[in-house]
Amino acid sequence: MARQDFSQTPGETTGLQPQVEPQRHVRCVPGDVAPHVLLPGDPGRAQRIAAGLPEARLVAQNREFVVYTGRTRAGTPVSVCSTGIGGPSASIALEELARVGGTCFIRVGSAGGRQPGVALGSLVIATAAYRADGTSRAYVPPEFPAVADLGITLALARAARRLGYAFHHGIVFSRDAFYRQDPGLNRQLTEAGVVASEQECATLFVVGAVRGVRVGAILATDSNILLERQPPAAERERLFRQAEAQMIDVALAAVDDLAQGSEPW
Ligand SMILES: O=P(O)(O)O[C@H]1O[C@H](CO)[C@@H](O)[C@H]1O
Ligand SMILES: O=c1cc[nH]c(=O)[nH]1
Repeated sequence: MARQDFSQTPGETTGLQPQVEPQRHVRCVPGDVAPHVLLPGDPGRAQRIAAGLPEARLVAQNREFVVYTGRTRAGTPVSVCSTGIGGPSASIALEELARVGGTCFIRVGSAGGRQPGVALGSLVIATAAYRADGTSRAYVPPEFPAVADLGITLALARAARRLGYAFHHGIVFSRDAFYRQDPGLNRQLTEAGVVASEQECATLFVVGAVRGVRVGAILATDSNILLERQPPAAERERLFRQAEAQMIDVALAAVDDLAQGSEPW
């Protein structure tokens, strides 16, 4: 983008102080981003979300980071930024968006069900994450819990209920290596009640805690390794797209509630 000037763009920094230069990766400046931000991993999902937002404009696009800002149908300013796959890029997005004004973040991701009762196309509200990511360990020791913001989690649950969408809730398994399965760990986590598996919640929850911004998450399932009958690809896609649309509805309704100060405290 024309605004980018690498000679002025800082490299690694540790503070949260506002900067006039565009952020190195998301390429946003203060004013580009609303306080409430949806965080899909997939840039295509960012585009699909923006397509449903009145007055949405493409703010920046660089690498996996595609940023839109618009309003919900109820008029709440909201931004959307894709984080790419995995903790490293998710941490970069969260760090840089927080520096330019994001304060309340909702991951809207895809996931695989990890309980037999989590059908394809289910909604899962993540209350916490098992930290099998590498990035969060760069921030705090592994004993530190990766926990979703309580107010965001309650707002997501209330919004899903109000919209009439069933949902699961619980701990999710955030892991780095998509194609590497550990059957022993999988069994242990399923027995411990882990609901779904994905790749960014642990990083986002921990970085949110360290940087003092709020992070919650809602996921739509596109698979479940525990199902005896795996539906054909077209059916999986249909079920996921339906759940994805519901997930976006829920997240935007939660943004409206949060912006109106819906918390009981
Ligand atoms: O659909 P998104 O939000 O990218 O989330 C999931 O999909 C990707 C893997 O296919 C990982 O990023 C995982 O967390
Ligand atoms: O990590 C992921 C994301 C989506 N679906 C999965 O099965 N796993």
